[in-house]
Amino acid sequence: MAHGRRSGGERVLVLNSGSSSVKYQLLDMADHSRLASGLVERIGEGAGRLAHTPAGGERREREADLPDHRAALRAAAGELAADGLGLDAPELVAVGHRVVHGGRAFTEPTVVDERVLAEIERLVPLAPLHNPANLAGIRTAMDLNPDVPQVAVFDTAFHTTLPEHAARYAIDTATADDHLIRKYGFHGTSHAYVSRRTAALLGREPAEVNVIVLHLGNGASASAVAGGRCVDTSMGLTPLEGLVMGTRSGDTDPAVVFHLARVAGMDVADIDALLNQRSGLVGLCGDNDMREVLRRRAEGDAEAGLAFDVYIHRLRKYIGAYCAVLGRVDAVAFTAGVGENAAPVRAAAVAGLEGLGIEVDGAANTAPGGGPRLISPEHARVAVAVVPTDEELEIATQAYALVGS
Ligand SMILES: Nc1ncnc2c1ncn2[C@@H]1O[C@H](COP(=O)(O)OP(=O)(O)O)[C@@H](O)[C@H]1O
Ligand SMILES: CC(=O)OP(=O)(O)O
Ligand SMILES: [Mg+2]
Repeated sequence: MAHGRRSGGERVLVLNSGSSSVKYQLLDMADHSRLASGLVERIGEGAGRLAHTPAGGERREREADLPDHRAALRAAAGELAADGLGLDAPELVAVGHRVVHGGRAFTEPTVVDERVLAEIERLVPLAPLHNPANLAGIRTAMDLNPDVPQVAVFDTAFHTTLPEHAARYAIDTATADDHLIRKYGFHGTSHAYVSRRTAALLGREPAEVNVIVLHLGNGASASAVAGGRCVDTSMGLTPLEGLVMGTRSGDTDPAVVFHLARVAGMDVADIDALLNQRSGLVGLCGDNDMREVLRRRAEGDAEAGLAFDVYIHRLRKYIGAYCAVLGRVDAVAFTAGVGENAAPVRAAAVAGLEGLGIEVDGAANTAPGGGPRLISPEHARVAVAVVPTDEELEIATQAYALVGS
């Protein structure tokens, strides 16, 4: 039974495969409307869960046996088919995949073939949590419909414009070259989309404005975008560097690793798990969800208060650093789950930065609102904005530009 509207227009399915979840959206490219969206969670963890929402229809939730990504994607495809939106529909012109690590090989969205699959596979050691899931998503979608083009859209692509002095770590050149060690940066689809939307909010062309984008989700990263080109970003070789995140430490002294190995007897896998999964907000206070951190802090919980302070101090340092990198800043844009929703984080991050021309208006910052909006006072030199990200729309748009009619 088909729900909602049906158009004869061309559709793109977007898959964002994470380590234990798959998010998907089916978009009508004629008007960018959402035909269906869903989330498959707890893949490989016993009782999996699937939530599917067709446009104009009821959200459907169910438990499912999801031993791996293949099973997850098949379950999602089944839900789409039940709405008459299956992967075999002739309207489907592309499947767009978020691929986290594209190394230096991929600077543009790319139609997937065997060579591309092999290159994404080769980059697995640089994104061990993300790239294998992305590959599984691509392979399963190929099985489900071998005739529709699969387009990989890389998180790293927007950052390939980084100048060498920002991308290089100051380590032995031969070692760095042999092992592909440099700053790649991530969340590029979001940084690209949000920097463009911020320019539009200011009524200007992307080429005319310098923007600091703060993507604060579970993973978090900052970028400095000069005239539409990314010139610095906080994530590095992997998505571990930079800001304090839900479960990741962000910047630490690299000697922490040697120290833990020598003194605590931890091996590489232990330290990797510590810094990626048991650090950040969860490491500091036991909660990785900023909503919980804010609630506990408001009740006077000291651990949550310190976790918040560490998170904010790091964020404020990156804002200051990117002011220096850009020289002139036109806008600071907050985005993703925390950036779009947590007014206290936004207020604290820019508190004391009036000297840099950066401040928020208390009422504008806390006013409810969904779309892109300014939260700085009229007189401020730098526009501060909340600009909701839409990685799925950006991926669909890029995939469609490549293969749509
Ligand atoms: N109202 C809110 N206040 C504070 N934080 C929020 C709010 N809503 C969502 N978040 C935060 O956003 C995070 C998820 O952000 P999101 O961009 O969806 O992440 P991801 O795409 O990496 O899963 C959650 O961990 C939560 O901490
Ligand atoms: C690259 C990255 O950190 O992605 P996410 O925020 O989805 O974990
Ligand atoms: Mg995200």
